[in-house]
Amino acid sequence: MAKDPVRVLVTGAAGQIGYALVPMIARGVMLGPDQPVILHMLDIPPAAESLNGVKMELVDAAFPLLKGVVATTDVVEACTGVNIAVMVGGFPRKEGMERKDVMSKNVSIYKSQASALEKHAAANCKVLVVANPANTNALILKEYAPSIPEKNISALTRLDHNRALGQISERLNVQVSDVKNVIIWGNHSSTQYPDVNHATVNTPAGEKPVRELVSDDAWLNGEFISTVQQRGAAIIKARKLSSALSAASAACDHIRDWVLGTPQGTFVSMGVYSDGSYNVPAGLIYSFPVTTSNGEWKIVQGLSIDEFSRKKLDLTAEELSEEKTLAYSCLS
Ligand SMILES: NC(=O)c1ccc[n+]([C@@H]2O[C@H](COP(=O)([O-])OP(=O)(O)OC[C@H]3O[C@@H](n4cnc5c(N)ncnc54)[C@H](O)[C@@H]3O)[C@@H](O)[C@H]2O)c1
Ligand SMILES: O=C(O)C[C@H](O)C(=O)O
Repeated sequence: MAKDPVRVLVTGAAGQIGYALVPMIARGVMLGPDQPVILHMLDIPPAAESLNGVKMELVDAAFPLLKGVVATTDVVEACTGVNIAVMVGGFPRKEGMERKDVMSKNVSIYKSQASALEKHAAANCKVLVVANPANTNALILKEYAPSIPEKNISALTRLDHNRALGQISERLNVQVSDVKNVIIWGNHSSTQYPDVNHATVNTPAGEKPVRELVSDDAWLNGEFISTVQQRGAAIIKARKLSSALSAASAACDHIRDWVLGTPQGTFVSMGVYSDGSYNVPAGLIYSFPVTTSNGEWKIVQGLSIDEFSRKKLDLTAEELSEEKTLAYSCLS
């Protein structure tokens, strides 16, 4: 029997991530090749015509899984009945800007959209915040939508996770699909900590630790970390636009794993509400290693944290606490 369609909201759908993301969703990349979808696309009035153009292209693409399109500038209409909300709407960083610079523009959007989601989304709607500052926007959304369970609100750090996998695969000249269990700790910003201490590579001789195979701690503790931390800025410098296809693909990976589960023995990185695990202050949206099953994520517990890592976990937590304070000052 055919499945009932799932309603997926994409805010900022007329933007560049939106343009890459909606066809992925309509093709089943996010929820699977047998899952029909109804797309809800929201943008602001100046982008209404362009949003309508995206809707026309979705019709023209004749996606078999796409059972309907709602394209609107009305936030209530956009949020009504949605099962999954991918929050991309906002202003991107331009060359030379730090993520903090986009804070004041974006947090107020998340405050107002929180209420619309809380009132009008389907029960148990899963929310992914992509727009920067992603962790702090997600926190504001959580705090202004108190009836949405905190387990249903997340921020995208899967792009950073995938970037880390990509760097290791290039360095070792192995398939990216053979590398797993890198971790992104903390903020989706240049203080994030890409950690390979628990990462492995599937080799013909079995699973081997990344650290052993790379055998160059100076690179792993230096250039590797800064390359992943600065990758967003490097893309902006090269394209004069921020990452879009990789961000859209990561958003699909994030939701797919959340809904359909992570493979046995594999963990992924998600920005989720801290419960104090690994001595990360509770009450921040912080990226942790997680496993997922039955539509729920769980922070991987018991991983060893050496002194080098500890400092990095704390540094990015400090930045998130500062961002939280700054966000509240922008809102008041
Ligand atoms: N977390 C991540 O890994 C990651 C990766 C890449 C980009 N980003 C962030 O994602 C966001 C979107 O990036 P983009 O390149 O698509 O930007 P973009 O400017 O191309 O698109 C953003 C869209 O949001 C719309 N928008 C603005 N305010 C809105 C509102 N109140 N409601 C609905 N829509 C609204 C704009 O009209 C625009 O169409 C940026 O904040 C960017 O920094 C995050
Ligand atoms: O870095 C940015 O501002 C864009 C995005 O967050 C990214 O990581 O590519």
